[in-house]
Amino acid sequence: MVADRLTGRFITLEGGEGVGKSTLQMALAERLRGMGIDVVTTREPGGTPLAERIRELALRPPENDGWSSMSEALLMNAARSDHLDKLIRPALTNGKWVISDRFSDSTLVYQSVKGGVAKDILLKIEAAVIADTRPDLTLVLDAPKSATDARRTSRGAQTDAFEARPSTFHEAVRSAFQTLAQSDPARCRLIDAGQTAEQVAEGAWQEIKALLSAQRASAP
Ligand SMILES: Nc1ncnc2c1ncn2[C@@H]1O[C@H](COP(=O)(O)OP(=O)(O)OP(=O)(O)O)[C@@H](O)[C@H]1O
Ligand SMILES: Cc1cn([C@H]2C[C@H](O)[C@@H](COP(=O)(O)O)O2)c(=O)[nH]c1=O
Repeated sequence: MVADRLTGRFITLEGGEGVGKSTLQMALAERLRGMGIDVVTTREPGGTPLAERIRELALRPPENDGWSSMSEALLMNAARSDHLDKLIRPALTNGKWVISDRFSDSTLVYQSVKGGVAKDILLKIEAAVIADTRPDLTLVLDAPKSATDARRTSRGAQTDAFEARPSTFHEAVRSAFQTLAQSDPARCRLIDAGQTAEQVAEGAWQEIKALLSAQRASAP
């Protein structure tokens, strides 16, 4: 990130469905706001009116039809480009912290698993779309399928086209997120999301505190 242009901090939350991203997002925003930090919470796909329209298109195709992985990758990136231009970059430029429930790692994982789009193609599209607006910290939430199945059932969420995919798909997604977190230790932290929501928030908070300390240490 270019410090003199983008002064806020950009945190992304990643992981499979029902792992606890939105719950953690709310907890972290509350703690940061308690410290007087201006926080914007958002999500992908979505976050702007146009990107939310793309979310509906991508997640809820007609019952007898569906998108290819390449179409999904392009839809997600079109939504992301609008999200970056209209919400994320302006917020960071104004010194706000942005916490996004999913970002580009979700495309790398979901649109490449199970014979999807080749990683090198996804990385080229990613580079063109996000340029230097890369997350300062990515918390990758990881929990066994038994835990996330139970949470999704208790939440009573409507099933979208992604949630409805077979369990082998969700297991491949979990494994791809684990690999991704391990491959970029400078940016990513794998968080044990099988713990209670309070324990998850506390573990994540320790990572944010490290980010805050680094920020103070580099301040003029
Ligand atoms: N650590 C936790 N332990 C138990 N239940 C949890 C925990 N974290 C979240 N939950 C519950 O699990 C459900 C799913 O959580 P949440 O909506 O935060 O997940 P998510 O990752 O944002 O899901 P999605 O990807 O589908 O949007 C909610 O009912 C939430 O209250
Ligand atoms: C950003 C992004 C998301 N997805 C998928 C992953 C999820 O199944 C849905 C989003 O639903 P959630 O309830 O907000 O988790 O979209 C994807 O396939 N690619 C992406 O880039």
